[in-house]
Amino acid sequence: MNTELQLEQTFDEVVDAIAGPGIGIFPGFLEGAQVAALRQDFANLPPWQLTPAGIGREQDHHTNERIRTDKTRWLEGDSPAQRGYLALMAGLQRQMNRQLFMGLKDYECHYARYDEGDFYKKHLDAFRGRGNRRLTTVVYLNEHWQPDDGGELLVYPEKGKEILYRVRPEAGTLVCFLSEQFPHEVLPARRERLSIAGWFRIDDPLAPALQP
Ligand SMILES: O=C(O)CCC(=O)C(=O)O
Ligand SMILES: [Fe+2]
Repeated sequence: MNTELQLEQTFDEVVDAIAGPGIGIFPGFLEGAQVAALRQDFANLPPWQLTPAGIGREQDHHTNERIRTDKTRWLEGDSPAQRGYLALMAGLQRQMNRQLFMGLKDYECHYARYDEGDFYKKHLDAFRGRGNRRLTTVVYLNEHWQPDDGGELLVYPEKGKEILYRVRPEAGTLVCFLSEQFPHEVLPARRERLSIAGWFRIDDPLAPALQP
């Protein structure tokens, strides 16, 4: 178990990354036992509860297989594993708000399964002044991801085509970034790829992203 002190230190590292470059990658953010519990929870879901993911203006969910082909299921806290994860992210939200005054009001997240060949083309999770997603989180649930397995998350700068980060979706890794600032894409994987993607939201889309 992570002690509270360890958790606070980990959250501090995330806070520093967001206050600095606006993005951070944290291998081992989730412990092995947590990953295993979430994987089991995901596997327990009846297949009909997984739906082709929506894209577009948050609520305006229509599927578009040219952009993304993963299948998702929102976490609603209906198992101990989900409640544990949501509690962890609530802790991160508190620390963000305390230290960076980000005004994060709530958190929504979904399991995502990318079957072999599935992808998510380059996109932004939020657009300035529109919608209320402010901070993106993705954690991965895949043990022993090999370089040949593909499925990397590529992250780009706000303007420009060079790749800032190439992230292997290895179990326990957290990626966290300002939703409006980093275009990103998921390359096709050669094996099943499981994750939890989530967004901290604010009330006012016009508020500045960081208020030092
Ligand atoms: O799974 C990932 O690495 C990123 C997923 C993503 O970009 C999204 O769901 O918006
Ligand atoms: Fe995204």
